[in-house]
Formats: sequence, C-alpha cells, structure tokens
Amino acid sequence: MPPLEDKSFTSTPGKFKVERTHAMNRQLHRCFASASTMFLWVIFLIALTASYLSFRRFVDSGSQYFAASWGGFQWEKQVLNSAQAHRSGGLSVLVTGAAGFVGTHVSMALKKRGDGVVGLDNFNNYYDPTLKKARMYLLQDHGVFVVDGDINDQRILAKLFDIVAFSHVMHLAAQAGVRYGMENPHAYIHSNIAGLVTLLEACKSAYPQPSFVWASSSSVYGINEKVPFSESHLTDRPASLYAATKKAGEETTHAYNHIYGLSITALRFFTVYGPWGRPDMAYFSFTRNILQGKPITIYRGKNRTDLARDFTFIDDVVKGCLGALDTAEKSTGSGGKKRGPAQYRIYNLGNTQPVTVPTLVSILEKHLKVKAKKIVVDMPGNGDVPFTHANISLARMELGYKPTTDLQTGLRKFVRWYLSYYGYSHGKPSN
Ligand SMILES: O=C(O)[C@H]1O[C@H](OP(=O)(O)OP(=O)(O)OC[C@H]2O[C@@H](n3ccc(=O)[nH]c3=O)[C@H](O)[C@@H]2O)[C@H](O)[C@@H](O)[C@@H]1O
Repeated sequence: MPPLEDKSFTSTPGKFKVERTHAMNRQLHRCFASASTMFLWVIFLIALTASYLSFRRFVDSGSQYFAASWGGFQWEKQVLNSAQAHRSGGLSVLVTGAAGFVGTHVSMALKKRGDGVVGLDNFNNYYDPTLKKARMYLLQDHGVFVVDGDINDQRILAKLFDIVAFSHVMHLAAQAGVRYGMENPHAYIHSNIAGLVTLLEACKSAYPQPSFVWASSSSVYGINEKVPFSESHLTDRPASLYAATKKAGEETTHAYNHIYGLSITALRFFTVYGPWGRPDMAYFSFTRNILQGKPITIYRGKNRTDLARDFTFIDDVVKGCLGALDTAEKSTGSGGKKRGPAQYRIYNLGNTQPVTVPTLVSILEKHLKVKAKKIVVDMPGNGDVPFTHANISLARMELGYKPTTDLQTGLRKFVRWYLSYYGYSHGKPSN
C-alpha cells in the first residue's frame, strides 16, 4: 500500500489541483500585497530621505549663518550702539586695524570724547594675537565694539556700511614692519594693496561716502637724503616692499579721490612707539630681550654711523589722527559718482627729533635698570633706511599737530606699561 499521504495525493489529483491553485492564488495575492506594501514603503523611505536631506541643507545653511563671527540681530545691535556718537556733531568712525597698536589708541580717544566708533580687525598672527585680544577687551570696556573681519571681505564691509552711515573711515589695518617683507612679501600685497582697494570700493559706493584718513609711512621717503623729510620731497625710491606698498597706497587713494570724489588724508607715521605697542618693533623686542638677559642686535650704517629714527610717541600721533579727522572735508561723490573735486592731503606725523638706536638702548637700560648685552652688526640690506627725520610744519599748521613727548618720557611710559602687562619675569626661564 502506498503511504497514506501518497494515496491522498495521487487519488484526488483534481482536488489537489484545485486546492493547489487556491494556495498559489493566496500566495500570489500575499506576494502581490507584500510587493505593493514594499513599493509603498520604498516610496515612503524615498520621501523621508528627500525631506531629511532638504532639512539638513536648511539646517546647514542656517548654522553657517549663525556660526559666522558676524551677522545677526544681536551683532547689528552691537555695531549700531558702538557707532552712536554721544556728543552733538560727533563723528561716526569705522576704525580698521582697531585691535592694532595705533588703532586701539585712536579708537579709545575718539570714544572718550563722545564719537561713535566701530572697530574692524582680522586678529592675524603676524605678532601675538593674545595682545590684540587684550587690546580688544580694553576697547570693549570703553564701549567700542570690534568686529572680527578682514578688509578684504567685501560682504562684511557692505554690511557695515549698510547699517551705519559712517562719517569717517580711519584706515589703520595694514601689514606693518619693514624687514618682514623679505619673508612674506605677499602679506603686504594682500593687506596694503588688495585690502585697501576693497575698502576704497566700499567707501566709494557708500551713501554717504565717508571721509577717508589712513596710515601711510615715513618709509615712503626711502633712500631720500634731503632732511628733514617734507611732504613735497620725491618719494619714488622706496627701500622696502613695505614702503613700496605704502607709496602705492598714496597713489591708489589719489585715483579714488580723482574718480569718485573721496576725501583723502594720508598720515606718514614716523616710528610710533608707546604702551600697548607692537612686539615686532625694536624698542619692544629690545625691552623683552634685555629683561630676559638675551642679547640684542644693534644695526649700524655705512662707515660705522649710528642709525637714527624720529621716534614718535603714540599720544602725539593720536592727536594728529584726531586733528586729521576733524579737519577732513566731506567726500563729494554719491552713488559711486563724483560730484565735484574733493580734498586730497598728505602729512608727516613725526617728532622732529631723531634719536640714534644706541641712545634708545641706553634709555631703555636706565628705565629697566638692566644692562643690555649688545651685538653691533652692519645693517643688513633688508629694507632698512639709515635715518628718518620729519618736517612737521604742514601738520602743525593745518592739523594743529604739536608733539610734546621726548623719547626719555615716552619710553618711561612704555616700560611702566610693559612691566605691568608682562611683569619683570616674563619669558625668563624659571629656576
Ligand atoms: O616709521 C615708519 O614708517 C615705520 O616705523 C617702523 O619701522 P622702523 O623705523 O624700521 O622701526 P623698528 O623696526 O622699530 O626699527 C627701529 C630702528 O632700530 C633698528 N633695529 C631694528 C631691529 C634690530 O634688531 N636692531 C636694530 O638696530 C632699525 O634698523 C631701525 O633703525 C615700523 O615698524 C613700520 O611699521 C613703520 O611704518
């Protein structure tokens, strides 16, 4: 006998067929049902992925905006508050390089007399950015808001001019330093030429156009030998790339003055020094080395002559800057078009009393009460000039500029600040 199961299968093939067809139908139906469910699931998942991706895009673009160091309601409010003048007829000044040495002092002085000031600084690391941040906190304590941004950034400039009708721009942001040009030439082109043009473009299109006062340099006199240096002297023989870019700045601003009616004032600074100064400058690095017991290198010129500089104290330079801002005429352009001739001025801001580098060192030794370890070498051919000496008659007459601080007094103030900021033991190896 065949097994029961076999029998049932073979004995009722028709029934089996019917039942099998039903089963297959059920399976097919289930299959079909699950395929359509699957299809629906796939559609659902695609839709979910698409909406997730577009949500991410939205979140990403949003977070880019919110993570930016500038922009937003709160930021605009800070800019507006800082730009607000607190005296009648007060200026509203955009100070570039506000966390720099001269920028900090000028911003403070403006704010103290009731002008509105907004700072702009990119906090680059040419020298210790901690010092720049410390200056920024000082400004913050005095109600000056410093925007973290670059003069090469068109968007940030457009935004600033969009929210504030600046009456003046005090342009102090630059790649400074005479000898660093051999190490990083492009930094000078980036800041002193490209950055300047970007800023001038923003100024020319601004409504109203601000008056533009900016930092040129005594270095434009280059290898000029006529003394004292006067604004009427030729300045076509720069000795460093730094000087060449500052000279280019004078020509560039002239073109903007001529084409667009921007009111321009260039200030040729003569080796400015003082509290909160620049660590790359000789008086600053000498102080650090003397206190740390390290040697200092003193350059000397041809035939063993001492190099000399018309060292100018920061407070005097600040007065010159304010004098320039106060006497600057309005720009004449509007909507990027010149409406009439505009003012174009250049002034020396020096001290008129050149002092040799060895004398500078002996003053520092006296104030620090420490003897320097001196190494005297011939001046390397790295962009330096043997001496500077300013004729300041023009600034005296037209800006009321009158320097009153000699190097002894100025360096005493600098040393006092240096010791309070860094302390006596700054950088010394601990025993
Ligand atoms: O007046 C200016 O236009 C310029 O003044 C300074 O440039 P500089 O006068 O060369 O100032 P320092 O670098 O402080 O040098 C001062 C003097 O010390 C000398 N020096 C510098 C460094 C050093 O190690 N040894 C040394 O003898 C230099 O040759 C120079 O005679 C600034 O660094 C520039 O940014 C500024 O624009």
